[in-house]
Amino acid sequence: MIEIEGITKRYDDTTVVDGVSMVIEPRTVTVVVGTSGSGKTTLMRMINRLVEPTFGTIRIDGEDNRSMPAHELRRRIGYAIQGHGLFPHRTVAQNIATVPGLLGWGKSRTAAKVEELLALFQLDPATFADRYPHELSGGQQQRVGVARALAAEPNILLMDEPFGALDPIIRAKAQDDLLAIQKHFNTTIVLVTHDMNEAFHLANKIAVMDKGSVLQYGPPAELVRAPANTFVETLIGETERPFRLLSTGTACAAAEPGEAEGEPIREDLSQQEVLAELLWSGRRAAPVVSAGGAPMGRVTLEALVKRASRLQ
Ligand SMILES: Nc1ncnc2c1ncn2[C@@H]1O[C@H](COP(=O)(O)OP(=O)(O)OP(=O)(O)O)[C@@H](O)[C@H]1O
Repeated sequence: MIEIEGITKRYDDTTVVDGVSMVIEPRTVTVVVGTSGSGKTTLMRMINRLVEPTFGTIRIDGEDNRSMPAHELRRRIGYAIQGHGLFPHRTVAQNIATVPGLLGWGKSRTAAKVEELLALFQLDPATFADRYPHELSGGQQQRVGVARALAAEPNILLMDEPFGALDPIIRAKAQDDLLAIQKHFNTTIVLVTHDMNEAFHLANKIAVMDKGSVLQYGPPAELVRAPANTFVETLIGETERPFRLLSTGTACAAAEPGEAEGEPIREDLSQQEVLAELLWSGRRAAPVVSAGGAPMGRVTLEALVKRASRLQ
């Protein structure tokens, strides 16, 4: 758990983060969104003390984050940034092994971890371990950047626009990989993004920042149904609201007993994807199946219309 209490950062007379308090639950994904210059990166960097606060306290699992030297704290917290920040003169394997090396892990433990992460990120170790960053595509570099941040098995992973530079297809894949990895390692993730679709796709909770303050912090559906003010409302987008609500639920949650014609849809699709599929295939309902193909009832257009409404 990360407890942020009355945290403020000033540069001379300018307050860039202003008395922010929030609690980030373990094993969740918290996404920080907001206008450019609103203090998102500064807030996040105070968690691993790349920036020292002017006032306030941050506790990690009950312990003040100033109770240990900053460099030790940073080895315990993964950090991945846009442009990935890989060391250009080190191979992929050496990049991933950076923090385990600093922590004095043995050779075989480190090598096993590097292999595991490369496999997890679908980078064949035989092909990629000995390559240098410039021999990889942008998407591959980005995956190595996240793998490196996860190498020492941190409980916490901070990510600053990690997918910003990726094309939409690789980006969607990277987001899904991240969710799978988060479940695999039970990591607590704090991620900064400008992309509201990304925020709704990834977040258990979203924090909206403006001018150094957190205006609202809550589950995505709550931000849509009960925005704290017009700023939050505008950021979510009036015409997007019903679709954003649907993007927070799965086909499984909208399924009801009964049958339907045509190609089945998987239970883990978002309700927004199901709506798109129903509209595109001209159906009023579709059968739902589990990942293993077992029937799980159906989802109807009518049920989705209800779920997309603020009256729900
Ligand atoms: N070292 C610094 N010295 C002075 N001002 C700074 C420093 N670092 C950041 N700032 C200012 O603090 C404000 C918040 O910056 P921050 O990078 O946290 O915003 P952000 O919300 O992450 O922005 P963006 O979305 O554009 O990345 C900005 O106005 C920035 O110019």
